[in-house]
Amino acid sequence: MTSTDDFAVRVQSLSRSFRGTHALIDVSLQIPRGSVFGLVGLNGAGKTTLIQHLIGSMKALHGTVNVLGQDPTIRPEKLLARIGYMTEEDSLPKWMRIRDLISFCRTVYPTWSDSYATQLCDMFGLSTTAKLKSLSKGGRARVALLAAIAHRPELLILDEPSSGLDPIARADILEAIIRTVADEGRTVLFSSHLLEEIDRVCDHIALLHDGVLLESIPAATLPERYTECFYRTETASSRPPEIPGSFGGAGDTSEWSVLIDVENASSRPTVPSIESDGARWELVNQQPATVHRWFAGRVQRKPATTSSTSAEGMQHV
Ligand SMILES: Nc1ncnc2c1ncn2[C@@H]1O[C@H](COP(=O)(O)OP(=O)(O)OP(=O)(O)O)[C@@H](O)[C@H]1O
Repeated sequence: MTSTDDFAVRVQSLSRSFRGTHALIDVSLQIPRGSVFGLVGLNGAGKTTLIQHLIGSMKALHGTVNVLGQDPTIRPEKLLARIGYMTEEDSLPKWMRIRDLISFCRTVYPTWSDSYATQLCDMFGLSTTAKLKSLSKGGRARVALLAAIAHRPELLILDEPSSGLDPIARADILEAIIRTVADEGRTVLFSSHLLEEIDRVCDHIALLHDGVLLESIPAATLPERYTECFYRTETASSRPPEIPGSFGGAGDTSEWSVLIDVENASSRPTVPSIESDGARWELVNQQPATVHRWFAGRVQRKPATTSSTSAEGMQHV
């Protein structure tokens, strides 16, 4: 196997602007084959723009994009036959019945499997005679998922697939699908606001922020790499203690936590007590960073105190 074969997706120095808005800035990333790759970022981070380049809807004007060994904009039909794609947009033709859509997909995808489609209909509780317009949003999302995977794509791209699905569908169906695809050695790119889902199913996480790829990291190494350190001071402070290499300060007055990259030896919290801004700070606790805390720290957002677990309202744990 050549090194090119090790990656389903290679993006090199990709930039994209829309009339002055920098949607992607010099993004380079590689998605290993067989991985479940999570793409996270706040609204407007550039996730969809990146995905549009991968499926050939947008041509790379600056930088290069290679998907399953080819430029997605050259012979796109060849590539699209090998990809499954599902977006949050409810774009299925509503006048069709499910069986019509299945017939259509059969003509488009040489590897379409009727038996797998039937199996998925049973699993999703879908009747093939049902008209798409008669289904709920969640029902149509299930049909979209079926249409994206029944040809057993080499690369499954899910752009915010959860928005139309209820919690049971999200937890059971989506997770089962993603794991099945990955277990078959296929690759999944999963873009979501729901960090909890990303954390549960992805083995690699990439964070886009304001068009910049801030980090791309194997999920298992994240808690080993980042430690959340909690500091306390007797003197009220409007900011966290200044520790070289730390980031993502969260807290108020006398208690703050910061994230430390433990791979950066100079920032390792070896001392239980430090002096900063004329105040003495005691290290009162430290723990591996959660995905939520890492995300909040990276995008410099103060973690919310609500129970929401989306990227817009992260829990401080
Ligand atoms: N066709 C377009 N014309 C103008 N601006 C665009 C266009 N497409 C995207 N943008 C802008 O580019 C930036 C990135 O948008 P994009 O949709 O890629 O982000 P996203 O991470 O997918 O956001 P969300 O999570 O809200 O879907 C945003 O500022 C958006 O307004």
